[in-house]
Amino acid sequence: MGEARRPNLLVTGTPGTGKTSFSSLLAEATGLAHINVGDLIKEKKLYDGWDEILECHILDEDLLLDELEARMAEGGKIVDYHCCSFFPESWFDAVIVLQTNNSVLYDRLTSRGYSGKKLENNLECEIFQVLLEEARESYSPNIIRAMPSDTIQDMNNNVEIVQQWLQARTPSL
Ligand SMILES: Nc1ncnc2c1ncn2[C@@H]1O[C@H](COP(=O)(O)OP(=O)(O)OP(=O)(O)O)[C@@H](O)[C@H]1O
Repeated sequence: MGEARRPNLLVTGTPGTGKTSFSSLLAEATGLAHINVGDLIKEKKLYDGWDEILECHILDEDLLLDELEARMAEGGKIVDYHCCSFFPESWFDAVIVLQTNNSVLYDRLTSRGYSGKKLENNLECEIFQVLLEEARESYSPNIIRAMPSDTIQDMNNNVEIVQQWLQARTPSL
């Protein structure tokens, strides 16, 4: 076998669905590298201003893509981010959309201190399956997989499912 690039995965979903928890567990289980895009944006200050209504920095997408490009070309990355439409389609071999029941998500977000418009926006984002829609508009349907993320058991199952998929795809892993 040649030196095939290890697969790149995108893990997306509404804030609070468990992307970071799942991605770090998956990274541990597989040896793939977890890239927490939110942290990378902060660390490298890839901003283009502050959004007063959503109470968050405005991302400079071009700076982020430049920052990620070489790493994605290496392969073997788990990219964890709550947005998925602006990444090049060719970067990813699989797109995982985590989904959480609304009352579970409500509890997670309020215990994180979210309230008002920010809480409302995130809950609506989940109810209307915005990230799943966004993924479907941006990637081929056969690489997209929606996975439940209500419980720790769900998270462990999801890690196992993805690990099996990786092993079937790259038996040397
Ligand atoms: N499958 C799960 N079952 C139970 N609790 C979970 C699960 N996934 C995550 N959590 C908990 O929910 C909270 C949010 O998880 P996490 O930070 O991983 O979400 P996220 O989607 O990465 O959020 P953000 O987009 O804001 O970074 C954490 O307290 C985490 O411990």
